[in-house]
Amino acid sequence: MVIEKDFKDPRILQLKEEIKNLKLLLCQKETELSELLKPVAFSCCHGPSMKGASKEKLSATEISRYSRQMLIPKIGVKGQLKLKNSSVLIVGVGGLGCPAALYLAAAGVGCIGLVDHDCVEINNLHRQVLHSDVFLNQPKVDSAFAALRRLNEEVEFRTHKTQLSSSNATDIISSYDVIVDATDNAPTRFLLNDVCVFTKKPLVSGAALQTEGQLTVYNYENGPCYRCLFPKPPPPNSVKNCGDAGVLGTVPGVIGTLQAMEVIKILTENKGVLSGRLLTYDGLDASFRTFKIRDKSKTCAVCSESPTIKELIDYEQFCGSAANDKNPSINLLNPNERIHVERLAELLKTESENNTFIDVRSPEEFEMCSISKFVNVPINSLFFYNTSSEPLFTDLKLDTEKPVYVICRRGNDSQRAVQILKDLYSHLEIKDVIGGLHSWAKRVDNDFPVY
Ligand SMILES: Nc1ncnc2c1ncn2[C@@H]1O[C@H](COP(=O)(O)OP(=O)(O)OP(=O)(O)O)[C@@H](O)[C@H]1O
Ligand SMILES: [Zn+2]
Repeated sequence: MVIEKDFKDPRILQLKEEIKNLKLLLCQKETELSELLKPVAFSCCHGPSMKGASKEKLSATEISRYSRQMLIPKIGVKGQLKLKNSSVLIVGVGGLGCPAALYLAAAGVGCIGLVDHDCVEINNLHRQVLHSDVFLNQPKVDSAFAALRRLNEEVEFRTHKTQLSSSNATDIISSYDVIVDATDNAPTRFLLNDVCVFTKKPLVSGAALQTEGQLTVYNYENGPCYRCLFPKPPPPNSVKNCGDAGVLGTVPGVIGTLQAMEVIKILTENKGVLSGRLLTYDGLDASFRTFKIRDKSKTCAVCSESPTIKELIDYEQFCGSAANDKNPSINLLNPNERIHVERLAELLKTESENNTFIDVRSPEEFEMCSISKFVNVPINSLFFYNTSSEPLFTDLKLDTEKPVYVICRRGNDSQRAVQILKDLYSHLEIKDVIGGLHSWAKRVDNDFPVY
């Protein structure tokens, strides 16, 4: 017989808290120790990152440590020394940045900078492999630093706990040799591109979503930059992110690791850098493809001979979207077309039979968690009905006289759905639930899963 443990037992909770604090203290002590062990001041990056170690030679320990990769003729002692004397900036310590940083630190890159403004969330842990439970709600750069330092104390790590923006990007980026774009939004991609063009740095760019990923290197040895390929930003909110579309952890694992590979090839001056080519990876199909992409554009706004953009601009304005807004909320409805979650709770308790409750999330999300009495009508199917003018409720056998309440994950799609439904069913009272299931979990049912 399996005896269920009571995970809310105060002794268990207290011990868990104590262990978490001890682990954090251990990290703090390890940081202090590594600072004391390496007392020589250094100024990142460009070479002097070895805290007093020789730049020209490898120590016996370094030879042992990196021997397996130094045995490769295209790396050798020369290549290892190049890595040791190099610096790499990883922008975004998420799904791509974690594996990229891990392999670059393991490979012995002399100085690694990490930029991220965000903190570790539980839904990061399935793919952001440097972070762990103990660092939940702690800055990602601190969590990554602790994990990387344990892996390789010889590397100098620099943490930039900030959002990269037009005002700080040039300062941060100019002291590194190669830049890794491991971010997830259009404004930051354009910013990184432009700053790399202006400061003449290669930009190793990756992306991963669901079960597919892609990779290329911009601004390398006269190759194209991001703007040569994408002169205009994508329509606002058209770029799907992992939080909405999902991602299998192994996919950014593959792409981030390939980003590290490109960095190593650039730093060791090896051939075959993925410039002017795009590599795509389809995880389900187990296929890699490499395509030639366009050459540097003669009319590129930043990298051509007569650029029209010569300094950093406001990239959020340019793209019409924010670089760090995880829950951008829209406001499409009048207050009388909306209810709060507390009112929804009352309706569900006392008048559930007299109302219709619709959840417009995808079937996958609905299966993960839902409020009882809600039926699933994914918003995509509403778009379909909207254009096909088929009656919506036939399959659902809903009583179309009853008021309808619409919910989604965060309260945006529910508003869009209300607008569509009102076009189709103008006689019905149709309202959305403000803040969606996130608000429900916060204000009504704290045990409801948040994702
Ligand atoms: N301008 C920026 N400056 C610093 N860090 C950035 C910037 N833009 C994005 N990032 C970081 O890049 C990382 C991208 O990671 P990832 O794509 O795995 O998604 P996430 O934001 O961590 O999670 P999810 O999309 O699932 O909510 C994030 O940690 C994010 O904070
Ligand atoms: Zn260009």
